[in-house]
This record gives sequence, structure tokens and C-alpha cells, in this order.
Amino acid sequence: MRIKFSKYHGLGNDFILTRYIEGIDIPTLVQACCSRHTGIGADGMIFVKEDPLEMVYYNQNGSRAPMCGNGIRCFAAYCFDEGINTDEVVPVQTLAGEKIVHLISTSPFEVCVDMEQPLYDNHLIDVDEHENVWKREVCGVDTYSLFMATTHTVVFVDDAFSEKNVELGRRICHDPLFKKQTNVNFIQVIDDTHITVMTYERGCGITLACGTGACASVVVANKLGFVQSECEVQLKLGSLKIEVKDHVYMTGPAKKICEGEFVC
Ligand SMILES: N[C@@H](CCC[C@H](N)C(=O)O)C(=O)O
Repeated sequence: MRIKFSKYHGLGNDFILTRYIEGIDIPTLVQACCSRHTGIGADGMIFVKEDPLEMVYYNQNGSRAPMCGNGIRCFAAYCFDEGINTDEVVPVQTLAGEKIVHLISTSPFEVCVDMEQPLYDNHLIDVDEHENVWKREVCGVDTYSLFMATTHTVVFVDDAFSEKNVELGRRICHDPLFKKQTNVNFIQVIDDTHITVMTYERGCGITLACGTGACASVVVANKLGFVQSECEVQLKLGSLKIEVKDHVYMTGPAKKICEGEFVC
């Protein structure tokens, strides 16, 4: 079988994009394509469905995730490049509901995504109802968990990129409190309009950027009074603008890397 693909990245969070394929074992295909050694290599894989336009997102390890912030910007860029949808306002269906993408510029490609509201229901993050996940200790540190288009946990640290956070992120992600694991964001507050974030992603491990994680981080930091409602999130390769208003808005780039055929 040959699969036509394009590869994109959003601030180093990289994805393989292709049209949705019926009747195949998708998790196995995703693992094969995303392998850094024997595949194309990526943090995740996105399948594009049309009428209505839908982003079907899988993590590198073949697990399905409800949404991906950097992924949806790459999805919009792919749809624009392929002529699937070149509108200025694009509604995209996801497992976390419809997300509206607003085109800001095409060269460089940049969009603002309406990420809707953060939610604090335990069942959405697959934690038992009686557990209090808004400030609790997990693996010896204070954490804050919420649903920001997907499951997120936030930890405040002095150095977001510290090597220590890799193992701590893995342990929090796999803590039995979270029945379906959690994404873990390490936040370093720089000042009241800037934070630095490193994310340990469920289904993938440390990534160079996480869009939903950047949103979750600003939501929590803003709720605790550390930052204003408009905040720049600094990541390894650049930054995202996050605004917490009626909804949470994420503005950032997406870039095409290459295209080709995967033989499997
Ligand atoms: N990289 C993403 C999030 C991808 C999904 C996540 N790993 C999960 O399992 O929820 C982003 O940019 O938001």
C-alpha cells in the first residue's frame, strides 16, 4: 500500500497529514508512519475528513486524542495548500467539538483558533468524581488539572526546560489518578505577560511545543493571578499568543516541511 502524505509542524510539534482512509488498522499505520527510525517520523498523525471538515488526530503511539492545538493549525494549512478549504473562517469538527479557525496570513501561514472554554469536570479528564484535581499533590508536586480541548495538568517550576521535568512528566502522566493519562505542562512564569512552557505529552513524551498545553497553562496561570488574560507562551522554537476572554484563543504559525508517499 502507498499513502500520499504531507508533513507540517507548528513550532516543532510535527505531524503527518493525509486524507482519511477507510477500512485499515489506523493505530498500526500511525505507529509505523510516526516512527523516527523506520517511518517518516512525527509526534502525531492527522487524518482529514471532508463534508463536514473534520480533524481525526492520533498520537505517535497510535492512541486517539480529542484535539491538538498545533495540529489544528497544521490541519488548516494543509486544507489551504490542498485547496480543500481556503476560506477566512473555517469550522473544524474534532472529538472535542467544533473549533473555528480564523486565517490571519498565508505567507507565513498563521491562524487564530477559537479553543472554546476550559472545563473542570472530572469525568472529562477521566478522574474519579470525588477527587479534587484543582490543586492537589501528585508525585510530590502541586498540580492543577483541567480539560482544555484535551486533558491537561499544570505544574509551576523555576526552570521549564530542566532535565528533571522529563522523568517527572512521565510519572505524573502515568499516575493512576488519571485513568487515561494526562498531558503535563511545566510552567515558568517570566512576568505577567510571558511564560515559558515545556510539555510532556500523553502518547508521545516531551515535544517541542503543545498548543492545547499552552492554552491550559495560561488559563491556570491567569486564574491564579500570575499573568494577565493575554499572554505570550515561549516554547523551544518560538511563541504562541494566548488570550483568555469569553473563550480561549490561540494564535500561531504552521509550516509545511515536505510531502511524499509512505510505502507499507
Ligand atoms: N500536541 C498537541 C496535543 C496532542 C494530544 C495529546 N498528546 C493528548 O493525548 O491529549 C497540541 O498541540 O495540543
